Amino acid sequence: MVGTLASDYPAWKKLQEVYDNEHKNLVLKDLFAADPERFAKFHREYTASSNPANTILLDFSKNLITEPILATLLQLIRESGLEQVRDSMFKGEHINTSEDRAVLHVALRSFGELDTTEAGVSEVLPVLQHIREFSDAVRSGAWTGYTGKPIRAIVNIGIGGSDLGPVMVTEALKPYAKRDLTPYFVSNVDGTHIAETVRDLDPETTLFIIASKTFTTQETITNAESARDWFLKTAGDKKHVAKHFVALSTNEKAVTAFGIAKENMFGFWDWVGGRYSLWSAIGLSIALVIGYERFEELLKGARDMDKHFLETPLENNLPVLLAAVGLWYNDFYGSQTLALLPYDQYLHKFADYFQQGDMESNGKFVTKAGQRVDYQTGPIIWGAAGTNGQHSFYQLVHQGTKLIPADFIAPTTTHNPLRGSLHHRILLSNFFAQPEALAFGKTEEQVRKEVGPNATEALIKSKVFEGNRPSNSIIFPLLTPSALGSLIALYEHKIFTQGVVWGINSFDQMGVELGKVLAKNILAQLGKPEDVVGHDSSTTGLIHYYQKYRKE
Ligand SMILES: O=P(O)(O)OC[C@H]1O[C@H](O)[C@@H](O)[C@@H](O)[C@@H]1O
Repeated sequence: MVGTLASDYPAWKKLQEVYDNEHKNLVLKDLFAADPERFAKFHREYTASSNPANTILLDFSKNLITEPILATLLQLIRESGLEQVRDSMFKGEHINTSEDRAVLHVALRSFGELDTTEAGVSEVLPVLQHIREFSDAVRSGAWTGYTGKPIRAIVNIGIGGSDLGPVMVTEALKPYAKRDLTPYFVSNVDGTHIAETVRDLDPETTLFIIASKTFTTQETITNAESARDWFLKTAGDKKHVAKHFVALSTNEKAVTAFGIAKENMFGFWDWVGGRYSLWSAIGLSIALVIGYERFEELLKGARDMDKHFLETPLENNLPVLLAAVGLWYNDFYGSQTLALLPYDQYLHKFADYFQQGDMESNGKFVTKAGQRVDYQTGPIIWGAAGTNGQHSFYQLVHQGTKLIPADFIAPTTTHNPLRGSLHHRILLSNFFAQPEALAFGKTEEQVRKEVGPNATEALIKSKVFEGNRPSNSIIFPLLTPSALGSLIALYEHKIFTQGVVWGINSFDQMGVELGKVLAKNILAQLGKPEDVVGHDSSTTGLIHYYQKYRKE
């Protein structure tokens, strides 16, 4: 409820008590030994309502919870008013209070079924139709560049929410990609990014997609101007820009001022947050790469998870369950991070994507009512595709001093069944083994047996795995567009649920503003040392060093 700190809810106080009194006794090995039904009790299977082939199994039995603890976590979520706020979101009420906006990314994938009067929602289907026509034309070769050649490269220029979603999804759905249409993504304002990207591209067959909700983002506009310069160096005449530049934006005025024709603009609305925008026109590069029909399957997979989130009792609601166990570690065990560990190379950008998705949404210390929270909010999100992480940072996850909850994610079937799926069996044996090793570890007694009588005490100690390290396992049949849509929406709603409990606004991003303002001021002072005024000695010293050694 707005105006209530999470720590004031009765269930929060109860959880604190339970943690203080019981957490030392919450030992996974014992919990499993005591209850042969533990997996049965702590897993749920989701089936997408419009696609029975799209199922997801969430196994949360390897968490430091009991049935009463789970019930109390769900009670906390209930007391926070999750169900009411969720319903308000789906109705289009302005739950983004600081910006007085609706939060309706769910409308982008509802195919006209959402009951809301919010302006713009009725334009969702026409924009999808525009995406369909344009992507069909480019893919079929009907849309050509200024010399009549078909498009072979698309370069999405955008940053943050206008980059990370399309990057993650085009990587994840590569098996469905049109192989003679290659996507590139330019985000960083570092000139290296655009320079290295266009170096080997042919202006006659390259399409630039300028993706920016506001169309004022410094990085994106600077990169877009440089791309236009590069293109015009070959094309010459400005009229050719129309065939090679399209825009995805809410800001028509700025788009046309840039020189992009109105009919080549794909619109969206202020109720689409950047980090929730891959379902909107921002997904154009996805539709170009995998085709419009597949893009629609992605949206429908998300729509099915929306329905699940909306209609399923909290006890069986996947996003809510993920949120519940996450709250337990974040707010009572004091864990700082959550590792996202997909055992699927196609999902190698998944953690990067949800770094913005989660950290920009829930990295807030003030509630919607303006109070300073007295508890931890959003976790630090990080991770890498398995098995690479195992040979890098898992040492610390297994034997370090920090509690690192982790989500293991994998498909049962691979798109690349090399050598009779040998690779995939090896991959999945690791997907099964790592959570097992984390949970159950290896005792000193086991180590002693293995190393024999001559081993030193120090060696024995170094080989012990304490275990009791929690994780979720998420497994589904195949990484299809529909499965990916459901998986992304699962995490979106988990983030939403946690934000509601913490009482924060998950849909603004005030924290990105200050740095932008300071950089603008500094940019104007970079010319001469005497212009560098108004800073602390450290910032001044750094800028002076730059001015001394730079070469233009
Ligand atoms: O699409 P735009 O307007 O260029 O914004 C790009 C990004 O800018 C900022 O970092 C934030 O507001 C992000 O949420 C956003 O995704």
